[in-house]
Amino acid sequence: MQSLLFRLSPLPPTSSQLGLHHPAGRRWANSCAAPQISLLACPIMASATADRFRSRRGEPLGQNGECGCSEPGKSTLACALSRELHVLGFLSYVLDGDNVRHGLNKDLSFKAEDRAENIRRIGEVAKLFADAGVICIASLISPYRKDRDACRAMLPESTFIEVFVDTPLEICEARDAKGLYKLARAGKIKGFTGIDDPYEPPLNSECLAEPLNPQYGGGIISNPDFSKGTKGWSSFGFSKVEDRTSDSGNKFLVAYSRSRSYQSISNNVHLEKDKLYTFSAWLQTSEGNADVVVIFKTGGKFIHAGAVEAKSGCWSMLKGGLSVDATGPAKLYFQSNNTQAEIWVDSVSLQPFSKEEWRSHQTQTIRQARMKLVKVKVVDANGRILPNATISINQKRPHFPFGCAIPQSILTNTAYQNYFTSRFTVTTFENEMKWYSTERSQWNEDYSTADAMVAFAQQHGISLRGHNVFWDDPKYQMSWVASLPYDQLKNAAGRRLYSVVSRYKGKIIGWDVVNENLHFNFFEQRLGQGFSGDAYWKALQLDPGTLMFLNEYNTLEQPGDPASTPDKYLQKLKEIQYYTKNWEKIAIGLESHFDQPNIPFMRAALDKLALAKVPIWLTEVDVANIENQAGYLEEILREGFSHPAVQGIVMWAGWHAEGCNRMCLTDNNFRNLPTGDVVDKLIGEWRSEKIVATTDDDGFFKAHLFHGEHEIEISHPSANQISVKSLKVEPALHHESMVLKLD
Ligand SMILES: Nc1ncnc2c1ncn2[C@@H]1O[C@H](COP(=O)(O)OS(=O)(=O)O)[C@@H](OP(=O)(O)O)[C@H]1O
Ligand SMILES: Nc1ncnc2c1ncn2[C@@H]1O[C@H](COP(=O)(O)OP(=O)(O)O)[C@@H](O)[C@H]1O
Repeated sequence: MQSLLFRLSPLPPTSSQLGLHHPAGRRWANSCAAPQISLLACPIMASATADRFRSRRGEPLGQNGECGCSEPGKSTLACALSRELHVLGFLSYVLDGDNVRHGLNKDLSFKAEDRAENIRRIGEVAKLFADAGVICIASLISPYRKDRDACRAMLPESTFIEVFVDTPLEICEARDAKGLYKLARAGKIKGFTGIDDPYEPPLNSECLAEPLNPQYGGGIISNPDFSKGTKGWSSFGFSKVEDRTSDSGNKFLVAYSRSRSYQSISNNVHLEKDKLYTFSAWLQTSEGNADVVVIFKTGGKFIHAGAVEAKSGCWSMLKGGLSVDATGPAKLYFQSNNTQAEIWVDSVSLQPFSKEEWRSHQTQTIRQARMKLVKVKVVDANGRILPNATISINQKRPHFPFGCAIPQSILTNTAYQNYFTSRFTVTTFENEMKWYSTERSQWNEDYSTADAMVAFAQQHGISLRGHNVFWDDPKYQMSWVASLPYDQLKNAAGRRLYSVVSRYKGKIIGWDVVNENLHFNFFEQRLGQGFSGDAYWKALQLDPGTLMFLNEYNTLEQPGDPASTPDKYLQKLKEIQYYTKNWEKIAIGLESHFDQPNIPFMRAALDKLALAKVPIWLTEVDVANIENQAGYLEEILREGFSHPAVQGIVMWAGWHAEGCNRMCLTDNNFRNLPTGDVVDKLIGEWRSEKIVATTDDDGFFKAHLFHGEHEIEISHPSANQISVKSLKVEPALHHESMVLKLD
């Protein structure tokens, strides 16, 4: 993917700034090569500091995207670009949302579904222009990512360039040439983008012409924005270091003439044992792309605190964090295996939080994301309010799916069954659905164990994650699979997918479709790059109601693993979304096999992944059998549960008489180990305690309840019976109010 960007200046951008030259130096001679350009404009509330343009080109599976609000300068830029293209001899045409809405789209409003239709029609028109060999510049707000992505999917691969005109809302509002912001602020226009209707920035919006200011003013980093040149910073690994200044006057630091991965810049900091540190920095390379990791060297340890794929031409944000076992000095530096590239650094921040501050943030988000204020009004059989009625609320079942994997041993061990079913509401089978379990030899399918386990789960009302349709790791392929030639492997894989997904249709809440396809590529290598996308598409055709998960390790566990950084994960997710043309049902599975967890990094990674706005699950949580295993498990589960984007947690602690995988919750008599105690403590914390109270003078009673199923008993001195009602508290609305009749 090429990434281009340029600052808005009084002069229109040239076509070379836009990267519109044909790669071979020729002009577009036929329709296939004509790129479609959508100009998007939007204020990034609060975060943007200057007018910026950002363009993206040649996304792996091609499509059209747009963004923005009114007034940032889309039309101005579109016209300038069109003029420039004409001068250079290209045919182009501007489709401006504002104009098209007077003709072709005059029947459309600004409701979400009409905006989607507006963008779809303009995308179709752009496609026709592409057929005619004309560059189409679509200047639209297109505020929703989904609509932009759908449009991108419509167009031939790599012919779509998305330009994000990132002008702060204050500036758009100050311009207000049409007076619409004023009307929107006065409530006379409803659903105005940026005021009372959202704008969803592009997912890779971190790549900016200029970096944002350091978060938290840099925290404990001195000279975090290099406004004082190299002061406080030094070279690491004998790298050459100098400060440079951008055209707009922004100072940054550069490590150049690098010959070793670790040669970069460094800063000395003092880290405290009981603190959690969030880290961020903006990075750029002089050429190409480079995976850059930030490392803290302290007490002989090298702690990886986060990674990002830095690009040339724009700044990318690295977001991570760390905590340390011992108080003491540390040296932070950056590392990249791409030694050809200079590493450019700006806006560095390291902000400490106490454990109490961290926990209080979790408590706050749990209250917002997992609980609801429920207001109950009690009336008598004639509808008259009943003050002083006694209400007792008892939570019967939690809404948040929390569970654990099981192996087939559960089928024959009653003590295990009792232990499991009294605690958990969701499960995954360790191996029993995997291809190597259901078809050990070709053509001999045997689902008897998996079927029995499905029946067990259903009998106890336990939801089931399907694990997995395919596993991309070559070492887990059966020898008969590995030895099949192309055609036969293709057929066998097709049969496998059909067989297992259709067999359990409607019984599975989510499938891990191509497990670990960020780290491995057995099927892609043998059957072609489109394998994963195709598998997800087919799985969705067979079971459209089920979430189809990517499932990957190290995204939360290992900040230094470049294969599965949050950015790489989002890129893969996007590929699958484009391929399947489905933006709701492709979900994020994070295996979460931890050693000592890095909780601040975990939060930073979840924040990043949450931008995709799809369900995120922690799918296989465990902690290595190390000192403080239970304590680490508690930290991980708390962080997962308190993150609003996480929609379910499954642990990987299936019980085996001969010993568990990496983590057990109980001994062989199903008595809790310290890990099991943590689990029970949290299950208790994550559900509402029994509440008994009386209604006030107006017959009202209010309570903050966890999402889930509750039973309410109501009684009143004037009646001698007790009414029992059920109440489902669900996440959708912020408040719930209901009237209960004592009858
Ligand atoms: N509710 C509301 N929200 C946003 N914009 C509004 C609204 N009502 C009218 N307008 C004017 O319509 C222009 C945007 O039209 P688009 O077709 O680009 O919008 S969208 O892509 O369908 O969201 C946009 O013009 P531009 O300023 O040229 O972008 C607005 O002036
Ligand atoms: N770079 C710029 N600096 C200052 N004003 C600008 C710039 N670009 C556009 N404008 C002005 O802002 C207003 C809105 O620009 P326009 O291109 O119509 O925005 P949009 O199409 O995104 O709503 C116009 O008055 C235009 O002259």
